[in-house]
Amino acid sequence: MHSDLPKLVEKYGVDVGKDVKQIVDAIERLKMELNRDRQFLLFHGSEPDKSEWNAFLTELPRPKKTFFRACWLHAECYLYRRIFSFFENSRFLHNYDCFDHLKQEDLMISDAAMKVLAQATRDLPKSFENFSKLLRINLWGNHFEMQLGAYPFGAEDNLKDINVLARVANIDKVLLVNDSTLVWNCLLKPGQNGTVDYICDNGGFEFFTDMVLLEYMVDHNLATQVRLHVKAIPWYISDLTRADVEWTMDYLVRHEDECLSAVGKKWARLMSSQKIVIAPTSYFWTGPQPYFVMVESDLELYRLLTDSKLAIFKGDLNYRKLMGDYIWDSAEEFITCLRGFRPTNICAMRAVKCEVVCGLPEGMADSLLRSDHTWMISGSYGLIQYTDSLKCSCALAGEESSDKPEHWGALVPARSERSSAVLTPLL
Ligand SMILES: O=P(O)(O)OC[C@H]1O[C@](O)(CO)[C@@H](O)[C@@H]1O
Repeated sequence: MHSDLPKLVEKYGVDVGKDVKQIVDAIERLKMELNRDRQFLLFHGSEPDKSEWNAFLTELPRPKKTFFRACWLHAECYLYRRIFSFFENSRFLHNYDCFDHLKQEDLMISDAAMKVLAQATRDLPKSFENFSKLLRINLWGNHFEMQLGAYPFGAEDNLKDINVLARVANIDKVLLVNDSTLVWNCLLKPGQNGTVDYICDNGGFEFFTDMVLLEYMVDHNLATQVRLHVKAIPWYISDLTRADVEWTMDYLVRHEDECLSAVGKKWARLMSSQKIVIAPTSYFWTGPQPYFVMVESDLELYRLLTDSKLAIFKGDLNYRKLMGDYIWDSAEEFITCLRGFRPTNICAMRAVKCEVVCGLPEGMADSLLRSDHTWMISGSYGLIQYTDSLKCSCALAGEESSDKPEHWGALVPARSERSSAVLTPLL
């Protein structure tokens, strides 16, 4: 903020200096509260979601209301919520995202990887193989998150070949569960509504990989429309907001590289023609609650999701909230851990960064631990998990039916691949 001050003064006048001082002081106080394990405070300013947050904080049992005693998810969400409240309650800086330059730098240092991805994915034919590669590229985009997007590419790389993408995303790293075929079959199922909800995670390079996948889905009628769910406020440093989406489009459209600029223009068109839209803002995504309470907590959002054929939840934080942040038995079924949260068919894609996991073959977690004690936090292992909202396995590939639409021919045998061997990640 101090380094931004001259720019801020230019924009708002010298009085903005008072805002900056107050915010920096408030952050210092917050650090002190954290260091001394103080009780969480209620919100009293102009935060639009303050009544939900205050109700949540009030209901927390007293011993679970301080930074070190609360569960990690609550403490972390509360921390980011407090940080933004300092801006919201300032005179000039209520829209200021103090993390935006990090997200922007992450995209800018990923130019080489973006160029390769862009070139290799133009006019990619519709096939399960290509779709599955894009899913994995997208998944590993979650591993790299911030500041790691710079990949070296040699002149010998054929940038038009999708296999070069293995270099970008290291797609052969260990996928512990791969339900890609179930996701593909879900997208091919006929139905009146072909909308897909995409619950985004990080901005920067990860969002670029999201868009490559989503573009492929709308181009090939795997989705008639995609709704992006972004964060209402700056969140967990790198999470995507509406302003980040706009900045990314603008950056790409103006890019000096012809291919990237064409990609930016195409994505801007997909957005203006409503093929890809930003869903209405919901503060539920920046609340502390697990997703199984969504139906009580944000019925409107829940209803919106019921209207789509698939909701894809990206990243570790979304996964934790899907699981209620419980340490489940790692062999427990995905659908069980959702605890009744089934607005629609659900896919979770995530690099494993914390101890919350389910759906693994019996014994796998133990053998992973023996071979790599960091497996749950390194982000080097991934999951693509899927469940039908009704868990109905009816009418998938191989079944006889006289009235199958033509494109059902493209269905692939439904299976969930679970790694049987414990492999060492390639990183
Ligand atoms: O960007 P992602 O994949 O949601 O990761 C965020 C996660 O990473 C951590 O910061 C570290 O594991 C968690 O707090 C959080 O759940």
